[in-house]
Amino acid sequence: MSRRIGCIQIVMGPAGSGKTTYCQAMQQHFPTARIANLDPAAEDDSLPYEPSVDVRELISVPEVMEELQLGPNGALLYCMEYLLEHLEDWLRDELDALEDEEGYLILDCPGQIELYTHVPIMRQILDRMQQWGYGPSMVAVFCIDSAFCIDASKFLSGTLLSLSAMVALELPHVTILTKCDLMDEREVERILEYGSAQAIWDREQDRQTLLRRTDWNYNLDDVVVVVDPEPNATTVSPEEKERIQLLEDRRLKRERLTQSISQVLDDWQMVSFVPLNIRDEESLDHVFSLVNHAVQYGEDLEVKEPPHDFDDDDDGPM
Ligand SMILES: Nc1nc2c(ncn2[C@@H]2O[C@H](COP(=O)(O)OP(=O)(O)OP(=O)(O)O)[C@@H](O)[C@H]2O)c(=O)[nH]1
Repeated sequence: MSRRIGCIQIVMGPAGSGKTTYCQAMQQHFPTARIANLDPAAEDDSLPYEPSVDVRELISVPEVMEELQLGPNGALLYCMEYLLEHLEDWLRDELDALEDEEGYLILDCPGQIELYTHVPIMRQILDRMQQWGYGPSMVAVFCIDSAFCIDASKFLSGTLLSLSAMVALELPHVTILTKCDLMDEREVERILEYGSAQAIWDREQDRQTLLRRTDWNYNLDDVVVVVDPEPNATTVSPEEKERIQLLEDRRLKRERLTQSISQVLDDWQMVSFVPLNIRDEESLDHVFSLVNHAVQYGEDLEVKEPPHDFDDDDDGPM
């Protein structure tokens, strides 16, 4: 089946995770690629690339904030809903103008995670693009800042973020560990060694970090034991005993929950991280090949060996 556009990367990820920088780096690596900016909040001078499609020509956050007296989040939601209302008479025309079955398009999307989860606006936009016939070319690229994964608890939450977008969008999905040029190579290797959530759980030190980090309300060390004033009769008041028991029950529940999440992530093998160092051509090429491979873009493109030794768990989009 012929494609309307050869490959469409949908670049997502939390605010500041490096989406825009990734889009620019991809375009530099593959100069015929065009970029569409779908972030109405992008500031005028903040885009390091020349967009071929720019949602800000339709509507932008600063103008909505000024005209409707909304805050930045409300204005962004308003803009995205406005975009939804104008998919047929704006986005469709813009994409049709780029139509080229060999062509390459990168969508730079907003970072607010709620647009992918409980206000599923991105899902609606992408569904419509599928109806227009772009489905076979679409691959989700989820960017996570490598500094966001440097310890076990962050690794787990980064994995869950990527997973929630994957489940919400139901597209071929590649998770990129961005800003690896800012990390010591050993640190990147350590993140990739985590590879499996269960492996983290199995390592005593990481398990302790996880449990401590999820201990959001209280700390067992803070529990005060009441000492009976009567000599030689150290007791805990019934209220304190009840409280300590409650804390212990919660701790055990939390421990079981964290372990179950780790187990599910591993059993399903849904998320694996691909490191990207934008200053390294080989690294860019590796990511480019993997993303293309997810939608079989370029028949003669082969997935290349990654430039470093940390390839055990990053060898395929899910
Ligand atoms: N050294 C380095 N800096 C990066 C990299 N990626 C992003 N940055 C920096 O991180 C900051 C945020 O990057 P952006 O590309 O704007 O991130 P974003 O996800 O598009 O941000 P939002 O549009 O606000 O959601 C900028 O200061 C970038 O210069 C990278 O790979 N290496």
